[in-house]
Amino acid sequence: MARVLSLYRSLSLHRPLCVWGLAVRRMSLEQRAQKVFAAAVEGVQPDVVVRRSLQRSGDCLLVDGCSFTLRHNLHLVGFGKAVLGMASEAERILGDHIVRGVISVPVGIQEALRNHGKGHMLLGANSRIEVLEGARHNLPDADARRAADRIRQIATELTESDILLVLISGGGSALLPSPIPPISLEEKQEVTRKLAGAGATIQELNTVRRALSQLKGGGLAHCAHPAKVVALVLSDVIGDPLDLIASGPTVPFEAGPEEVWQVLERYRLNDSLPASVKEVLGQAKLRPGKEEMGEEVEESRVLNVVIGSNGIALQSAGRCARELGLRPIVLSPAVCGNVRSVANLYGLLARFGCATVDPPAEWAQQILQLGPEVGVESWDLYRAMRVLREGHDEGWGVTCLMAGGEPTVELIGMGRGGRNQELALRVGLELGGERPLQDTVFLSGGTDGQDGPTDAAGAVTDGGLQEEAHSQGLDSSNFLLNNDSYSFFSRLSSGRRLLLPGLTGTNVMDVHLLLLPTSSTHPRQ
Ligand SMILES: Nc1ncnc2c1ncn2[C@@H]1O[C@H](COP(=O)(O)OP(=O)(O)OP(=O)(O)O)[C@@H](O)[C@H]1O
Ligand SMILES: O=C(O)[C@H](O)CO
Repeated sequence: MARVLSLYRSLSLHRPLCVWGLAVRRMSLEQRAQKVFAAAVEGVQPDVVVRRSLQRSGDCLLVDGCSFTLRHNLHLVGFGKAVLGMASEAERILGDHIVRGVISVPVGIQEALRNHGKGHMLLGANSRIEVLEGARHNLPDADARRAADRIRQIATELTESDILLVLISGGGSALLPSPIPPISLEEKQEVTRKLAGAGATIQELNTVRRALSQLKGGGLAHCAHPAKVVALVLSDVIGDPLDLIASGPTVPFEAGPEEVWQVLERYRLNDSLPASVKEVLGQAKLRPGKEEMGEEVEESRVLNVVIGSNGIALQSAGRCARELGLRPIVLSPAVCGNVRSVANLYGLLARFGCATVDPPAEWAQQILQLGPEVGVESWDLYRAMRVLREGHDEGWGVTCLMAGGEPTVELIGMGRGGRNQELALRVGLELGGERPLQDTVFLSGGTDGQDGPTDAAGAVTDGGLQEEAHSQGLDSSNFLLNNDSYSFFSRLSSGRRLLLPGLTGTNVMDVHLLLLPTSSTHPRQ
């Protein structure tokens, strides 16, 4: 009887695992790709990353190995698209140690989160944190300016025994405008708009923004002196550069105006600048340097921690991929460059990984040549190619190649789309052709849930895309010429390939997943 019971117990213990294994095996690769994407987003949810980074035990707060004593002395400010969820979790953890707070968030975000079932990211009615909405269309406006003024006021009133907790995420630059007088808000807006319109990168844009602002480029940390400053940063910039994310308001920097002039000259804007901007840039030094503030004091007073990033999203995706029976490899969290080149790279990697015999050496050469164009280091490409071939030779089933970043689209048409949908369409075409990789699946999605001005985050494609489109009378190249990827995917098979997670409340750029069946399901290449 005892043996029967123990057999029964062991069978019941294994049952959930068996059922799970069976359920996983029944899941299509497309469904698995969607689950892996959801896990990437889940791993960088604002509440999740704040919970991971703030450890509280009584009145002791531990952040990134540094401890702070809580004595109802914590003031909270924040700015960016994801700080609402970060603030509500911080308040849950820190309770009444928060004296007061102000966060600057995009117009309509509270309603949008409520409508997307993300009510837990909103602040309660009794919250000590005030939420101010501004920066309509991602442009600094009078509302964002008022929020920035309130944030500056909080910071300047702090004493040595206070702690300023600063929550930072993408979109923070537009939500914290505080131009150095005599520059007006309109003049600052004009400079940023012209730069963005001329194709300046976020690095170039923020180099200029932080030189014209009282709060960016370390200005906020400077205002908060002598209080301690703890900044928690959700990164939306490749490489997670603290001085550039939201233009680095808590990162002390000493810069003369030379590098700013270089950017302005590059885009031929130096002659058309407003007189006020020229006056500010004419000053020898834009901000008090470390020596004026006491270098050691500055460095121990301000703590900046990246708590969420594309790399962290990819780690979370990797764990989920493994649970779903896939073999994860991270290619890079820094993919950039034109979507055409990025699509080309993924197409080549797919053919390389799926080739039934050793792939020709020129394929590897072409892959390595594309690296610098798309921000991927040669050693990452070497490693990925080696792992892909090992997986193939040893019959390891499906490999999930994961990458992230923010490629760019050359906008030449008038259609609707986004960089993720356009990338997915281009990769779908790369996987097709004369010898289609029918079973290879590619997903590209924006972690904020919104790809360009559409309600989709991206799309999922495979080697059968072209044939499917053709059979439905859709000419993919016409859609591509008109940057109309959203219309393409909406019309193809009633939109089944669109990725529609809704607004996610976070933003760490985009995630790309390439699922490569390394078994012999492919025709000989
Ligand atoms: N029709 C289109 N087809 C392809 N891409 C488009 C189209 N229209 C806009 N885009 C791209 O969408 C991007 C802007 O959308 P979105 O707001 O999602 O990105 P973002 O500015 O990087 O913001 P975030 O960092 O919050 O994702 C730009 O990169 C732009 O080139
Ligand atoms: O706000 C900004 O400056 C951009 O989102 C980059 O962080």
